Amino acid sequence: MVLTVDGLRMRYGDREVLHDVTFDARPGEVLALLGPNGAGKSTTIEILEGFRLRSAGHVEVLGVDPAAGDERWRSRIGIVLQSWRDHGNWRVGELLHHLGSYYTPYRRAWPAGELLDAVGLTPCAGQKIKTLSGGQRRRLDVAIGIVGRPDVLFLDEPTTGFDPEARSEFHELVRGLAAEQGTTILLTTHDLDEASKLAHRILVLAAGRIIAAGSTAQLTELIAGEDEVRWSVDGQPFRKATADSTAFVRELFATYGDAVRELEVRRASLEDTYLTLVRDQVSEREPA
Ligand SMILES: Nc1ncnc2c1ncn2[C@@H]1O[C@H](COP(=O)(O)OP(=O)(O)OP(=O)(O)O)[C@@H](O)[C@H]1O
Repeated sequence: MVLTVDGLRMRYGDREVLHDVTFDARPGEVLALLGPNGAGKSTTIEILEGFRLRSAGHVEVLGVDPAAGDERWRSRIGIVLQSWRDHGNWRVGELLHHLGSYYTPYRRAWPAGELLDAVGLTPCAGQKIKTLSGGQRRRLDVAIGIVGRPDVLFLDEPTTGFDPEARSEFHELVRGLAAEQGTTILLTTHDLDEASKLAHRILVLAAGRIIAAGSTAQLTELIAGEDEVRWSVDGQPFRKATADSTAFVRELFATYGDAVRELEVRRASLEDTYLTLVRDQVSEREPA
């Protein structure tokens, strides 16, 4: 396993924000840690990056406890933080070339030109960082994260501020890293759509607990909600939530025949059921 997390707990003061978080990741797997604000996503990823000391539990990244990782271990890990600052006067291509040189003792870094191409920043190579747009800046963040050709890449909310086109290009880049370079990727997101497009496996984190995990198809099956059927009879509207809309509609026609009008069946989307699941979990844990 590339990542092993078993019984992870985190406490800030007397507040426990992670309760018994357990998961693992295989080489080349893309995992999405999906959850609402405050669920504990950043805390989890920061513990795995070695930036935060956990309160309890067992954690290994590439077979090493992140709290004790040395330089060689760190050279195998790529990190894209939620926000990153560096000198605005540095030029994009030069910065990547320079950062790549830090990896020389350990591994062959990505040549700046190829890397710029991979993240779609070739036209900006000679530009100063302060002149980049928000989306270009985020692509540079990703380039900085992967310059050392990491075996594991951590991405904390990587597509915040991206327009739809940049987002879709970024998704292609991430999929390519996993498929072609065998990079294991753990990303955090609020966005179910992003998680289902990108990840082989989604871990739903709410109020510090993993409340569901699986591929998009498995999650859909696991947390499939009820369909909504709407219709009217003699101008009066009706609405019914049902797990078996086909049987319900058959019954409806058997009873009312042609008097059934304005029939509409809406399947519960994964988004609907995800939101219900998270809402239930959060309200259960909150003091009244
Ligand atoms: N340094 C800290 N000291 C105290 N509490 C903290 C600290 N960092 C985070 N928390 C609390 O821990 C909980 C989890 O925060 P975390 O940032 O991990 O959530 P998140 O899922 O990444 O949220 P977001 O999507 O908003 O980034 C929150 O309730 C937050 O207020």
